[in-house]
This record gives sequence, C-alpha cells and structure tokens, in this order.
Amino acid sequence: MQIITEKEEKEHLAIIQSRITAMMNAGRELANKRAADLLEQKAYVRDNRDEKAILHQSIVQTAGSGEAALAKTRQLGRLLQTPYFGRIDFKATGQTEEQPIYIGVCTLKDYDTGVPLIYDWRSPVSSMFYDFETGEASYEAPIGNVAGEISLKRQYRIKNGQLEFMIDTAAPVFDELLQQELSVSSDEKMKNIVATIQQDQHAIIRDETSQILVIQGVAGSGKTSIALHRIAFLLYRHRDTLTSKDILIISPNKVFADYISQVLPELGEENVPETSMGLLVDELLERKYVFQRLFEQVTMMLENTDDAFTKRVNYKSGFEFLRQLNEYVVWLNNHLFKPTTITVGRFVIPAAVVMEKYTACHRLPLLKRGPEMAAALAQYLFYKHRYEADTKDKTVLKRAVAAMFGNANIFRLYKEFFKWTGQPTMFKMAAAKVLEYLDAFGLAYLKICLEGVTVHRKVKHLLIDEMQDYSPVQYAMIAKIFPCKITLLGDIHQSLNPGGKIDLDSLRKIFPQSQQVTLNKSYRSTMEILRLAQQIIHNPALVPMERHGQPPVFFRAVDERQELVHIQQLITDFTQQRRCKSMAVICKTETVAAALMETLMELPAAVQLLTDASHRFTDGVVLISAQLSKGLEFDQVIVPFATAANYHTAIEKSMLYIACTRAMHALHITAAGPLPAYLENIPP
Ligand SMILES: Nc1ncnc2c1ncn2[C@@H]1O[C@H](COP(=O)(O)OP(=O)(O)OP(=O)(O)O)[C@@H](O)[C@H]1O
Repeated sequence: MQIITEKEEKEHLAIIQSRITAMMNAGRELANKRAADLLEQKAYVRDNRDEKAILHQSIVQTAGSGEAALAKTRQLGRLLQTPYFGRIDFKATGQTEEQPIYIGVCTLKDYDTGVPLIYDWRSPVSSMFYDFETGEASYEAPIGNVAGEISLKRQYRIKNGQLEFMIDTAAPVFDELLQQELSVSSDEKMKNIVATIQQDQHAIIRDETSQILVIQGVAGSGKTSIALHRIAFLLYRHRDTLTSKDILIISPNKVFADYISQVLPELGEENVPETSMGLLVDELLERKYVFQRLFEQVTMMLENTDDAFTKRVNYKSGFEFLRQLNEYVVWLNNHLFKPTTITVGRFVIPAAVVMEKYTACHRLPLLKRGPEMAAALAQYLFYKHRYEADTKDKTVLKRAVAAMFGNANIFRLYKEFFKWTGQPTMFKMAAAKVLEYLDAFGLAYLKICLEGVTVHRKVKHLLIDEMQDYSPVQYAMIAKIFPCKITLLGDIHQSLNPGGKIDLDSLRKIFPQSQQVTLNKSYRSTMEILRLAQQIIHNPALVPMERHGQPPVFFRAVDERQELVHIQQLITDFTQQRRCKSMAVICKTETVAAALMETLMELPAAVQLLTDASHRFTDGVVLISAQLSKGLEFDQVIVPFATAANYHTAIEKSMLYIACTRAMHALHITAAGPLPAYLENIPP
C-alpha cells in the first residue's frame, strides 16, 4: 500500500507501534522467564553445592540474557514514543519500484520476516536523507556505490507516540523543522539533533578517514552536538571493533560533562569515559606535584592585574615555549651527559668506553639510559678483565653513571630550562610547593621527552572539546600519549586566554596529518543576540541562522542597588512566568557570582550557584561564571555589572562574548556605570 496522506501515515505509525508493543511484550516475557530460570538455578546450587562451579557459567549466561532482554525492552519503549523522524522514497537504478525508507534513532526489523521497518540514522542508506534533495541520489553501501532517485523526502514530528505534524521537503537543509526546534525552550540538558542534522555537520559526523580532525566552529554551530553524534556514528559503524570504553572525552569540567550526558544514551549508546587535562597531567606526573587548575589561572588573570603572571601565562600558552622545550631536550641530549673514568676496585674503565656505552643506548630516553649503561659497563668488566661485578660494584657503577648525568632530576632540569632560555623570571611557584597551571604541562612534557611514557593504547578515539583552551605544549603531550584518532573541536573566539590562544597553524604543526574543517553557521542564538555578540568580538565568518527574537535589553541603573533590584525582578518574573525552562546570570568570575548570590536576598529557593566544584548541571535559574558557562546554553541570560571598567581587557571581552552567546532567546545586560564603548550603538 502506498502511504501518502496524513491519514495513511497515522495508520502506518499505528502498525509500527503495535509491532513495537508486541516486541516489548515478548522481551518482557523473556526477561521474566530468565528471572524464573535464575531463581531455579540458584536454588539448585544451594542444594547441590558440589556442582556450584559447573553451574556458575550457566547462571551468568541466564542473568546476561535476562538483562539484555530488559535493555532491549527499554530501547523499544523509547522507540515507541518516537519511532522515526524521516522518510525517503528511493528507487535504485534498475529497480522497478521505489521503497519507502523510514529513518529513526535505531533499526527496527520485522520480528518474523527480518525486513527492516525502520532504518538507523547511521545506516548507509539513511545518509541520503541528510545529503540529498529529491531527484538523483546515491550512497555508499558495503557492496559499493548505489545510485538511484529519491521521489519523496518527508519529515515527521512524533512526540509521545503522536504524529504532531509532517512536512515534505525538497531541500537538504530542513529549515522549517529546524526553525521550530530552535525556537522552543531549551531542554534541561543537551539533546540529540538527529532529525535536523545539516549537510556540512553530517559530513563531519561521518568522516572516517581523518586521523586527526580539527573542527573550528563559531559559537552555537553545533560542534559539541556533532562530536557526540560522531561518537555514536563511529560506534555503530565499527561495532565489532569499537566500544564506548575505547573512546575518551577530555572535557572542561564536571558540569559540562553532566550537561552532555544525555545525548549518547538518547542515541542508544552508552556514555563514554571522560577526563580532564588536569587529571591526565596529574597521572603523568605520578601525582607527585600540586598544581593550579585552569580555573584558578583564568580567575587570577581576571581578578589580578599582575603583568608578570600574564606574561608567564602568555609565553607558556604559545608555540615558542614548545619550540624552546624541544630545543632544550636536544641540547640536554648533547650536553647533559659528561663521561669520566670509573674505578671499580683495581679496574679502571676509561671515559671513552663509558661514552661508547652511552652512545649505544641512544634509542632510550636520556634519563632512562643510566641503569642500562651501568649493566653494560658491568659486562665490559667481565669481557675485558674476566671480572664478575658483585652487588657493591654494581652500586658503584650506577652511582658513577648517575653522577655523569649530573644526578639529574626532572623538576630541577625544568627550572634550569628557564635559565637556559635566558628568562629565569618565566618560572615562579604559585605558592609554596604549588606549580602554576601551565608549568605542570611543561614539566610533564619534559618528563615524557627525557624519561619516555606509557602510551594509552586502549583509547582508540580521543575527543577534545574546547580545543582553544589548550596550548601547544599540552597538545604535544597529548600527541605523545595518544597515538590514536583524535577529534578536536572548539572556537578560537571563545578563548580563556586570548593573549596566548592556540591557532590552527600551531595545531597543524603539532598534528601534521590533521584535517581542518570549519562550521560558520550559528544555530543557538537569535540574530539579535548574535548581532550584539559580533560587537564584542567580530567574527566575519559567522553566519547567523535566520531566527528572530527580542533585541537584547539594556538596563542602565543609577547605582548598584538599583541594578540589584532589577536583576532580582528579572529572576522573579522568569520564575513566575514559567514560559522558559532555563535562565543564567553569568558573571565575570565565580567570586562575583557567589557575592551576587549572597546579595540577592530574596531569591526564589530554586536559584542555584554553580561553581567549579559543582558536578551537576541544573535547570531553572543558575548563577554562574562565564568560564564555567562555556559549552552550556540557556533560554535567557542576564549579564550583570557589564560596565566598561569590568569588560575592558581582551580576556574580559572574551568572557563577555562567551556569556552573551550562551543565550538562545533573550539577553539582558545590566550596568550601573558606563557601558563598554563597543556595546553602544548596536546596529538594528
Ligand atoms: N542541526 C541542528 N539541528 C538542531 N539544532 C541544532 C543543530 N545544530 C546545532 N543545533 C543546536 O544549536 C545549539 C548549539 O549547539 P552546540 O552546543 O553543539 O554548539 P557549539 O558549537 O558546541 O557551541 P559553543 O561553542 O557556543 O558552546 C544547541 O541547542 C543545538 O541543539
């Protein structure tokens, strides 16, 4: 039967739902049966203890089969709510009839015949939904390229099992549905975008050839969403060789990790392990050092006007720091070791022989050569003098060799690096026994170069979000420990350190095999909000999505007291209206956010302060620092204290840009004092 009209589609949907319900019932029955079997097997083992070991395997299998049936039932439960979101009618060349292909979050096959009723959005045939309009189309199947024609392309909004609407579209960019999706209130956490993935986004999700993929995308261009869909895609395509445990995400903080935690389960995949640069470097330094966190570095740059600190951060964030460290490693390789003669009892080992052994160990990292050399010198004594070195002699050899390396210690060598470069003031402890943030990475990189490292072979794909916040030395460290595929994503205009930001050229030097792609269309904010953001940091590449809303509202208070009353009122209005789900008051620093929370005495109970120590993202109203708000989004944003004095330097402007681009629909800017000049006269 041809399914064309809405009535026919509704009938088709009901048929699919009845199949899903039947499968869910079968799944539940199987799970119940397995539960009963399990009880029986356990009772048998109780009565026949001697057979316990034999039956163990069978018990594990029964339990596993029951759990799998339950998991499948849960997945079907989700599918019942929204079985599919798209359809293409495709006729391959040579075929007589077109076939309707319904596309959903996962595959559903007819229980009896095995015929697919719904195709997974990641399947080869589904790719045409994202890549083609009606007319000629093709896709890469396992058997090769399949060409043909799409005669119909349809989109559905099915929510809670009901077909809300359907539209036929000819364009590959589904503007109408996309507009609707973007104009609704934000969900509590990040959601999947399978129904409206755009063509350029789709190309990135499906890229399987790049060893290192660098995605530079403007604010709100969908980078994080795409990265998560890319993980889901790779897990689907390589399901025999890749599991979620083989992937690692480096994310900026726990709040962000929680914010994105819903997307992969929505796509039917398990969440992947997550870590941070700080944890990685701590592991590399064997937890022997205490160091500042990135959060502290940024806070210091925003709160103190210590030029020397900023200079140190800028230097260590730049490519020159890495270049000089590499040069220093070469210099150490050539100059650190100073051979001398060694006397062991009545035997003398000439310096030339010691040097020969040093050269023979050149494949080992510099500081790993000592023990190997000592062993080689003991052998030398045996072959040359037929003298077998005892434990005491071996200790003499080891000590003598260590002295020839100047009894080097990584931390001392790292400190000496700054004298070697002629810039001793570039190193300073943050506090007694506390390293500055970037020194932890310089030190770890030097350690890797001089002592070697155990690489993370288990990780097959590494994903780094907010790539602009890491420096060349951090990437050089990553390149050494993760010899796997890497996806990097970020926006150089949202840097936490504009003075020393990473650029795409530096990334190309560190990862010569990288592919770089750019995303210029911004989906999150209305055109009015983006217009204001462009005044703060102009990005000529940014293309706003054609979506309008109320212009940003400025409130110029006569004094701070009036400003606070106004902020209080905005929050109260928001909580009373309940039209939108989320609002953020984004402050320059956490200190300001915490002080504001204290000052606004009459806040509704639901208002929460999110700090660097928070683990959960919460909806409702949050008070948050600009730094922590990175990657998040809110229906409404208030930026308080937006005076020229507060948002003057490059890093302050960067924070203001981040804060404003978090807003989807409404932005309020308040100030009790002159606004920054760049916020005056926003073009209409
Ligand atoms: N194709 C799409 N369909 C529907 N929504 C989309 C699409 N692409 C992006 N979005 C929406 O745009 C918003 C921004 O997406 P996301 O947070 O992934 O962007 P980003 O580039 O990582 O942003 P930022 O760098 O500013 O944090 C989200 O609400 C996301 O759902």
